[in-house]
Amino acid sequence: MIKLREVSVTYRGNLVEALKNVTTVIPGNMVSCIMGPNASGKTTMLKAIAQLVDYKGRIEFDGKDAKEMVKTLRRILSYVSTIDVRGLLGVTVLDLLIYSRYPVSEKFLTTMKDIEESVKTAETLNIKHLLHRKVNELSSGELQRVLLASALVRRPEILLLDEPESHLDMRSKIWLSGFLKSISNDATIVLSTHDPYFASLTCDYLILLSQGRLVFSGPREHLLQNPEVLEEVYNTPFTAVKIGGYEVLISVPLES
Ligand SMILES: Nc1ncnc2c1ncn2[C@@H]1O[C@H](COP(=O)(O)OP(=O)(O)OP(=O)(O)O)[C@@H](O)[C@H]1O
Repeated sequence: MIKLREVSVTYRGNLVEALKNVTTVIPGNMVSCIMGPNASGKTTMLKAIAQLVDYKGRIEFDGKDAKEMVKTLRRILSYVSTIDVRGLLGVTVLDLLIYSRYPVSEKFLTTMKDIEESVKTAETLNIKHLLHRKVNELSSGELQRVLLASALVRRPEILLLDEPESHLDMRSKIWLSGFLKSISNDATIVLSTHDPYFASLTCDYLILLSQGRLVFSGPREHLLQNPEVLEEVYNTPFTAVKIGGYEVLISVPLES
C-alpha cells in the first residue's frame, strides 16, 4: 500500500504548483490508474512516488517513510517513462535489459543470471527478436514493450508506468491490459493514462487529478457509476458501456 499525505510539488522555485496537497491511499497488489487532463500532475505524482522529485508532505510504502528507504526502493521499485530513454544512442535492447538489472544484480559485473533473466523477460513480452536492435532505432510501439521489459526484468514489487499504452495498437493495448492484470498479484502497479477505455479495462482503482489537485480516488466501479466526475474535469461527456460483458468508460458526444 502506498500512502500520500498532503503531498505538494513545485517547480521553478515555487512558480509552478504541479501537485497540491494530495492525500490518498493506493492499494497494494492491484492496478491503479492516474487520470487527468494535460498538465494535471500525473507524471509529477508518479515521480514523487518514485522519489525522483522533491516534495512536501509524506509518502509511505507499507507504513514506512519513503525518504528513509531510498536504497531499498532502487531495488523494489521500477519507474518507466518513454521520454527518458530516447537519448540512449547505440544501446541495444539486451544492453538495456541487463543494465536495468543493476540494482538487483548479485555482482558488480554482469552475471549469467542477469542475461538469463533478460532473455526470459524478453520472451514473456514477445520482444526476443528485438534483443540485438538499437533502442533508438525502434518504433514507438516496440520501444514501449522494451521499456516495460526493462522495468520487469528486476521483478519489482512496485511498478510505476507513465502512459504505458501510448503508441500501442489496439491489439497490443488489450494484451498490455491483460498482462498487467495478470502480474498484479505480485506487484503494486500504478500507471498514468489519457485513455478512459484503457483505464477502465485495466485498473481496479482510479485516481483523478485536475490542476494538481486530487478530485477522486476509489474503485473503478464507483467511477463507472458516476462518470459525471470525469465529465466535470475534462469538460467533455463520458459514458459507461458494456462490451463483451465488461463495462468500460468511453468519451463520446451523447447527442449530435
Ligand atoms: N521539470 C519541470 N519544470 C517546470 N515545470 C514542470 C516540470 N515538469 C512538469 N512541470 C509542470 O508541472 C505541471 C504538471 O506536469 P505533469 O507532467 O506532471 O502533468 P501531466 O498530467 O503528466 O501532463 P501530460 O498529460 O501533459 O503528460 C505542468 O504545468 C508542467 O508544465
